[in-house]
Amino acid sequence: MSIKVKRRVHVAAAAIISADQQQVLIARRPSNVDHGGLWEFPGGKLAPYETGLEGLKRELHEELGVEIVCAQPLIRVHHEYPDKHILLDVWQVHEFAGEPFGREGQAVRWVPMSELSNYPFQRLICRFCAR
Ligand SMILES: Nc1nc2c([nH]c(=O)n2[C@H]2C[C@H](O)[C@@H](COP(=O)(O)OP(=O)(O)OP(=O)(O)O)O2)c(=O)[nH]1
Ligand SMILES: [Mg+2]
Repeated sequence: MSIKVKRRVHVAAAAIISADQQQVLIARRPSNVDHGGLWEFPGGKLAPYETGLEGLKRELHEELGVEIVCAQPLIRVHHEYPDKHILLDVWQVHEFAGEPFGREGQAVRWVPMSELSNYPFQRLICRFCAR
């Protein structure tokens, strides 16, 4: 009998809110990665030496080319995938510098909050959006 220990993955993601407070920025995962083609809140895995906010700052710089000016923790979600356990810390980013664009070739879109449910999201975020 073999016991499979799931990987634990700590992820930080951002709900980036537009200046008029009406829209949130989402990105579509490239087709060649896990959950490819689904929409997500930008972010990624924390390095072992990083705090959540440090990791989020690095990820938003790498993925969108923006620098966080002001952010606060919004919600923590756990989710079991078949092969891993994800701990996702979602931050609300109220203020940032720079113009976001998909630095890794991913589609990026500002979406009215009320329309988020029209986008196929990764499992975790479906829960976050209470769909
Ligand atoms: N960023 C992000 N990740 C999410 C969301 N929902 C969700 O289940 N995840 C999962 C998918 C992945 O297993 C993990 C984050 O992976 P990632 O692919 O963004 O990590 P990363 O940016 O560090 O990319 P890489 O270095 O592994 O290429 O969290 C979400 O809304 N945003
Ligand atoms: Mg990522």
